[in-house]
Amino acid sequence: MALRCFPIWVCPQTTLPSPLVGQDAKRRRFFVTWECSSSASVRAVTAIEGEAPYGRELKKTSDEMGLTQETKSVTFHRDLSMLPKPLTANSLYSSAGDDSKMRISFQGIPGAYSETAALKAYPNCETVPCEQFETAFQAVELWLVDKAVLPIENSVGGSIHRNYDLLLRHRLHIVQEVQLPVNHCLLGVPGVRKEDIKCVLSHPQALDQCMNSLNDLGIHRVSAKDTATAAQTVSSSGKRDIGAIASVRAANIYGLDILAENIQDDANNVTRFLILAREPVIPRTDRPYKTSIVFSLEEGPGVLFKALAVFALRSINLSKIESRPQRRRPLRVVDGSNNGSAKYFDYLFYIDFEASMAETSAQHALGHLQEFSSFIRILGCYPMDLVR
Ligand SMILES: O=C(O)C(=O)C[C@]1(C(=O)O)C=C[C@@H](O)C=C1
Repeated sequence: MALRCFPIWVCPQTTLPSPLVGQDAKRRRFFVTWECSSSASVRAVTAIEGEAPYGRELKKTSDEMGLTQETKSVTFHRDLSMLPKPLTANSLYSSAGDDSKMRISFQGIPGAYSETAALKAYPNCETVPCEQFETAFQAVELWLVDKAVLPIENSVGGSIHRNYDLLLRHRLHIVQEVQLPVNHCLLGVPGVRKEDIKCVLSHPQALDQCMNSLNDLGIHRVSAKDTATAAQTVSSSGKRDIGAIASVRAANIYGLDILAENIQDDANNVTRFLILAREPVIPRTDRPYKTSIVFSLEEGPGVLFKALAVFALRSINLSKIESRPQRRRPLRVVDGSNNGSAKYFDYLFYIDFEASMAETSAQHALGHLQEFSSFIRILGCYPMDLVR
């Protein structure tokens, strides 16, 4: 058979490889159904890998598709089972609040706190592990998942700065916050005692949150990508002198013994996670809402004071302020005769305030802030999570 070129319509695969790594997120697998009318009419499904965004065409040759000499004609079908079904009157009611079809990406492997946060928000969701935070964001952008979960700050360790930068780099919206009490455990392979542990693996934030306990035990610390990966590493090493700091859930998943519970320095150790989606939620006023914004300020004395005053003047409570350098914009400040120097410390300010964008006071505050800011973006307006 002569080499022929076929256009293929790219559809998402129903199951994802896990964990989803950066390259896999770009390299999509898709299905194509074809019929050949030789002696008998045969219908086959072929899975082919390629790199083309969903909804676009990708060219494949007959060889690449594994078509044989006998193949007389080929008909491509879009796999209709993958298209969304029209809603029925019944499904409108039965699917309200049903999160079993929800797919949420998180950084880490099963048993990480980020996964627990996703399950707290959507108990029946399918969690999709990702190697990097960046991949968790891309998975939402590429429609591979519905939402992503991201740790943003901890009551002991403070802000997770890199994740603030990601919020700005990507165009996702914060649709929910989840406050998760984090009770760290010291885990070891079955049968070991706490005294046997000489070295402990965990996420750097988790190690920080347990600093005093680890100092008391005189244990050496080693960083891991996330707490669950630390547990998995200890489990597969089988070593009796290495422990992990992770959750009870991670202990169960990776078959480790819990040698000590609640070893964090502060009994009230809470991590705040954000849930991100492609579409924002419509702000309401029927319950307490929080709004997250990022902005930069014009040059001048007292501008930060003025920026904060727009909220104070309207009795709007600020729950968080964070500043991050504007990496892409070292500013050159010049006078009338073009003399000046580069200004490397130009900052972006991230603020969370306790009001909904549906309230006029919040709208006026942002209108006022615009008067002296060079850039403002609303990252999301979402219901507040009051820790239970
Ligand atoms: O390693 C994990 O399990 C995570 O989900 C990450 C993470 C973090 O980045 O802060 C989340 C919660 C805990 O504070 C410790 C670690």
